[in-house]
Amino acid sequence: MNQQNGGTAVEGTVPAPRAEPLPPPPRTVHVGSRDGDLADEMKDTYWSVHDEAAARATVRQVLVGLPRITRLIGRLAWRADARATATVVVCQLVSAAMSALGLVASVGVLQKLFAEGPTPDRVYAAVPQLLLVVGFLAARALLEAVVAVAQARVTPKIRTALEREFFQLTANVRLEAVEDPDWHDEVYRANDRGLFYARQIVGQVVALASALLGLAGTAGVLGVLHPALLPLLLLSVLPVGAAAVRSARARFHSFRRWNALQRRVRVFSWLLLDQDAAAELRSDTAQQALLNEHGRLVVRIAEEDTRLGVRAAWLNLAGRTVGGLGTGITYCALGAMLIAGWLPLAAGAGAVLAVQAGQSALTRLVEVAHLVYEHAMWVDDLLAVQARCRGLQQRTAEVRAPARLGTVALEDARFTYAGKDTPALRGVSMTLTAGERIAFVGPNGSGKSTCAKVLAGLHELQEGRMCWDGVDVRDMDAQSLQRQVACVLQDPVHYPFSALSNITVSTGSLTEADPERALAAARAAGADEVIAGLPERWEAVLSKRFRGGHELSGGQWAKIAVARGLYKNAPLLLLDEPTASMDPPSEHAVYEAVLRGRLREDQITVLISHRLASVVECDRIYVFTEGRVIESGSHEELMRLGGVYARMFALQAAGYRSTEAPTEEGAVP
Ligand SMILES: Nc1ncnc2c1ncn2[C@@H]1O[C@H](COP(=O)(O)OP(=O)(O)OP(=O)(O)O)[C@@H](O)[C@H]1O
Repeated sequence: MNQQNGGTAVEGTVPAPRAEPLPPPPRTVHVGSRDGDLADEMKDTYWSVHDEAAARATVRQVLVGLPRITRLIGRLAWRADARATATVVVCQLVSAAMSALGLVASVGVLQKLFAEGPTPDRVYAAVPQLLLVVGFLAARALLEAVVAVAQARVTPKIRTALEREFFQLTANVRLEAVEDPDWHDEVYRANDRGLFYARQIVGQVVALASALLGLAGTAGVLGVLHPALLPLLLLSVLPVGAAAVRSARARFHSFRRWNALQRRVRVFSWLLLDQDAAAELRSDTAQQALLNEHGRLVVRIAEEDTRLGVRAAWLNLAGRTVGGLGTGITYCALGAMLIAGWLPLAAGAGAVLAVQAGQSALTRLVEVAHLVYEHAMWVDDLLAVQARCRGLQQRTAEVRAPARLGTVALEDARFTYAGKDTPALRGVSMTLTAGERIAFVGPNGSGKSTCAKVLAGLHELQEGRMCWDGVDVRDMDAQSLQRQVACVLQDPVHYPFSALSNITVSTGSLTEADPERALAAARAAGADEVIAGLPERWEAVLSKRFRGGHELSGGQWAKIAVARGLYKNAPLLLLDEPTASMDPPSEHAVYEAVLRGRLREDQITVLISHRLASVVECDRIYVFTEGRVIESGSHEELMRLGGVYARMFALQAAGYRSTEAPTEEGAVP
């Protein structure tokens, strides 16, 4: 196909829409919950994917999972701060030993108090043991404080390390991964939940270890007092443990329902408070509808709160009853041992203390174990997402893209978006040369933007190839390629930064600027007038979300985006309908700037536009239809060809002519 000289055409017509006709909608729709359980309704959403597994986990599953989780968190903690982690482990072990020794010393106190002789003598005799008890307790308190300090050091570091790694990885995955809704869901979930629980789980694992060590210490003391007391401890703690498991599980279920309601209510609260939604909410007079739904939900939450409170009270009572029963049985057995003379009275009293300590350690253990088990799923999730992102990173290579570009060539380029059956590009070939001004035109969905994204190195071709100065870009470092392309898209990002940072961000900096280039780019794009109108000029923050910030109109943002693209000063400039929201004089000025008054003469400029009047001056125009280039050439050549372009141009021109006001002489000027 001759692309450089005469206009060329490929058979093809503008495609008709192929989708099945849409049936009419139902008369009523559900805004929020249906009549069923809200938690059921929301269980497939990202934040609740692990709820079901956590709620169903058996005690055995939880117990079996704990060592792995502890190792995992231990590894993360060690990587984040080895010294603080070692301090936590050592101090916890010593603190547990202090607890056990304190218990032994308490038994010693009791032995002295229960010995023969006058009471004052017995009390005096107990003083050294009492001092020991106080010493052990003080040491334990000190060690616990050291654990808390070390924990406070290591926890934020884990979170920081995980968070930095997470964003480093996600920000550099290939574009097709970002467009995959599954990937997006996973990443969102990992960001929202995984990072949050990663911070919490450290404290929970520490609490779990402390409860476990406390239980072990108690068992040790009882074993020393009399081996027969060990099964007695089991007898007393098992019912308590079972009650704690039940109550933890029930609370978990109840909390799940409550949480589902809270999340839905938050959706409505955000909408009611959101600045961006405020105008539309009022013009749609939708406030009352939203308030009704919000009100209905807060009433449901209040009911759920009451239900949760009442249920917690009953469960507490049931737990205490079962626990009390276990304690009663234990004390009866203890009494029998005392009567049988197996145990001195003081040891019996010490055993009571130890059993009580053991019960409370076990209750804590059960409660924390369930939380650790659930939260570990989110941390696992986060780590799995990170591992997945590692496999989706953009290509890195030794070969860098050239800063001065001679030609960009597409050869039989074919590209299909993931999950789509129809290709977006079906064999596009073109060669763009330094200094050329190129236009892509064609109907919606014909592949213009996709082709531009391929040229920008954002999508990798599945078939065919793209060469920069004869080098296949698949051998080039992806980021180095993107550094040599400036893209201005139709809906540019509204960076909530200063006006200057909004322009310099295209060179990868928010803080460093080339003042002359920034001014030239702003002038060329017409953004200079926008910035001059802001009280703080270049330093004005472009977001109402910040105090003193400013909001711009769509057209003003478009000018800033064009300035951003020009400031990058890249050898390839891609403009995808950059002026769609600009007023006619601004649009004209931008086209003048990018097509005539260029900041860089060797720049290849690719312009995508539906307004054909704006592409007339381009050196070459490519007409896209259904992922193919069906015509190419200059405006004159394509008009002479009398194909799709000529028909589209005539159609637009006729639209303008029919609405033109006649001059005084009655002629169209
Ligand atoms: N991110 C995407 N994921 C999946 N399909 C996409 C994506 N972007 C575009 N498509 C599809 O690819 C085809 C080409 O779209 P493209 O955006 O390149 O067309 P276009 O010519 O730029 O359209 P428009 O003039 O409306 O901007 C269309 O069928 C579109 O639905």
